[in-house]
Amino acid sequence: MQDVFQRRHSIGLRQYHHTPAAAAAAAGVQAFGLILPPGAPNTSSATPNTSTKPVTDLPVSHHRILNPGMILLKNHITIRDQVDIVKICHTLGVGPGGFQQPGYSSGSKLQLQRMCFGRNWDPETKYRERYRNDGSIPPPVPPLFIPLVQSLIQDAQAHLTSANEIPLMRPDVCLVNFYTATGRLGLHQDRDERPYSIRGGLPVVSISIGDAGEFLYGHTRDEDKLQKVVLESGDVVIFGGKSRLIFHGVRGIFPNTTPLPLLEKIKLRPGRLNLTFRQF
Ligand SMILES: O=C(O)CCC(=O)C(=O)O
Ligand SMILES: [Fe+2]
Repeated sequence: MQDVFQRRHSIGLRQYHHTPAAAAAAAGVQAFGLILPPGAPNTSSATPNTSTKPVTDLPVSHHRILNPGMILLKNHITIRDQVDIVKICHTLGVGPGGFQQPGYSSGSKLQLQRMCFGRNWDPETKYRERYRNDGSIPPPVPPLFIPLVQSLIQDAQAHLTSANEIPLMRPDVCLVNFYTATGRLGLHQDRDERPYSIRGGLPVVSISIGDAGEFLYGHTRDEDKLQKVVLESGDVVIFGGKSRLIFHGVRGIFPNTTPLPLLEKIKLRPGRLNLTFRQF
């Protein structure tokens, strides 16, 4: 694995102290921690509901242009930074405004756990409601993530003919998703940010950690015409410019594909963590 990112800066954890899970419990929400207590099983027996085999043995970083304005930075986040990201998301995830399973008033639920940074996003009220249903306000985007995301955009720009294809942005909103072995996310566009962000093609920056997932994307709702790519731990996908409104979704998770070097450092719950940063 290349250490490009880590050399530039490492995320660090100094200001993240543990928030007791009791805070979430007191608010009536079952705390969902990413880091399992010692002794808890961290493998899953689920069968994947995906069609592509994960590629788990690509040792070096590389990039792939997926579409105009859309790039995959493969194996780009070092294990050390992945560990730090998990720790920060765990700490915030068990506190007020932490992980919850989002749902509709009809009672149907998204097949994932989610927490928001910067602004609450709800499947029905989008970004309009300030408060989450536990009465909390989402924590801001952790300041340490801002230079990380900006350096990822700059890394992407270095592979493009023109930096305008994926403009720089300052993330002030992030959706943090966790998919267990049966998790998925239907095809959608990320289109609820302000017109300035959408029309300006300010990119969505997506970081994946843990189990691999099958990611579908394309400029069509027609599932048969979509392209797919397996996203593994440390992969970054950035879509902005002409791809800002690309349809995308997660068809399924490949259980037990979290890289061993990550599991040796942290007891990550079985599943896939994904963070999508945006500028509202
Ligand atoms: O999990 C992913 O890779 C995508 C997440 C996503 O598209 C979203 O939260 O809007
Ligand atoms: Fe999305």
